[in-house]
Amino acid sequence: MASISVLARTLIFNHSTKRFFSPFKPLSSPFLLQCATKTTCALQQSRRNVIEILEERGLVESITSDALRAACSSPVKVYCGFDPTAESLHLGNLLGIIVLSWFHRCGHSSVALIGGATARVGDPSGKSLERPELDAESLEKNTVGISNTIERILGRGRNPNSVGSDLSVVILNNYDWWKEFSLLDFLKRVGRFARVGSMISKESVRKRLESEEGISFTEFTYQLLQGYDFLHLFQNEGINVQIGGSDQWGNITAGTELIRKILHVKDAYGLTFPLLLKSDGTKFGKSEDGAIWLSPKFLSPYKFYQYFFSITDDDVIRFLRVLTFLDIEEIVALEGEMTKPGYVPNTAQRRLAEEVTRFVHGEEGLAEALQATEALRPGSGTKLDWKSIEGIAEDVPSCSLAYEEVLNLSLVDLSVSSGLFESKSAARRLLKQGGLYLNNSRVDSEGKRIEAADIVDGKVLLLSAGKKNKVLVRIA
Ligand SMILES: Nc1ncnc2c1ncn2[C@@H]1O[C@H](COP(=O)(O)OP(=O)(O)OP(=O)(O)O)[C@@H](O)[C@H]1O
Repeated sequence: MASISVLARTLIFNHSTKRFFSPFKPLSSPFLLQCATKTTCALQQSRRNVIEILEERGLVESITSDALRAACSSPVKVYCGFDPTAESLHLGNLLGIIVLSWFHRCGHSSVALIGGATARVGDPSGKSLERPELDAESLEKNTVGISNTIERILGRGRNPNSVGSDLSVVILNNYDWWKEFSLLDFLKRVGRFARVGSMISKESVRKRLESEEGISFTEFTYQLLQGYDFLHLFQNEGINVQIGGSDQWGNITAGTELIRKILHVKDAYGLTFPLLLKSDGTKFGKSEDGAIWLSPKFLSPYKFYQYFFSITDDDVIRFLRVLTFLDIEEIVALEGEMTKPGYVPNTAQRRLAEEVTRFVHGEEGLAEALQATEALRPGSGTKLDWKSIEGIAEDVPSCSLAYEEVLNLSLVDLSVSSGLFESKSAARRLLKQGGLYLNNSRVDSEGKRIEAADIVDGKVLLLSAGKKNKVLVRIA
């Protein structure tokens, strides 16, 4: 068990020093100089009130008090929590990371909290059933995975030679303060101040109480754990703002209520942002099929890029506002372009895909995605390699054939036995029209037979009928 907290501490001290715990320092000038050259000028942004920016982009659902606006005219410390219930974060979680980043860009300090303790309890918010218990090994693996992702995304662009003040994020783990908290201490220090009436009225609890299954005492207490986290962070780290998706409202206000009752102060604030929904109204999450994972281990940068590239025209502007840091004027201009004659289809989608992929996977990830996109474009003539083909392997139908079966087989026969065409005549027809590709190169000769050199890295061939239909032939 101890290893989780050790790991979180290691992450903190790897890129911060004890100076992190000293009072907030404004961003150092190297940061401002570095960012002044970027599209979204950090210097300009840092002068604006972060709440105003978030509202303009549709990233504010509710705030606990209007006084938060005035509070944000001086540096604040903000945190967002993530329970390690999967090895990777997903697109829905990216909103929390983006809001943390906006705070940082505006001169505030950001903290990502890994819920090593809360994941053992299970947040009932938005869940119709009790969450399954996670074993220690999975929790540890998930903690490492999520911490790495946050560190990779928010740690990028930081000046590697400086310590403390220009960190874009610090990662903490709530298991550090919960692991030694006894039940008696909890009842005395927290439970005594929590009103059951208020706890029951939270939407997450009310909904579950109305359900057939009800809610366990364990999940019922979740809001107090998250509430106490806020109090602990307020007292010990000077964190005065908590953010989360709108499903976190009850847990966040549990924190501000506890702080008010126990510490008798009102200057702790909460902010929620709207949940990112698909066009069918369902939430992006890890529980849904086909989650958009942020870790390249679960979704390649190529597929991540392609997801945004394929967003519908109806959704693209909304996504540009919430998922990118592009100037709002640029987004409005793009929206205007979309309705004009001469607009090149997918221009807005390309911009969205580039910006989000760069933020999540860095310049190298974006370069990898663009390279694979180009390489896998039929007719590009780019020499294919195994890595690019791997990037699309899951999205493309495939079949396995023995090397001896494939070698010397006519391309027309192979396109039928691989399932690309139903008949040889259909294959021949497209070939004559110039629409049949082997490894992205157009094939003109009906007599073309497969040679050893056509088998990419001795493992695979890619057949394409036109731009969209592809089949992977794997060598068994
Ligand atoms: N679709 C979404 N849009 C915006 N925020 C989201 C979305 N999904 C999750 N979040 C936010 O991410 C943070 C972490 O949430 P959490 O760990 O519960 O993720 P989750 O995917 O919703 O979990 P689960 O799928 O198990 O319900 C919370 O602040 C939550 O509100």
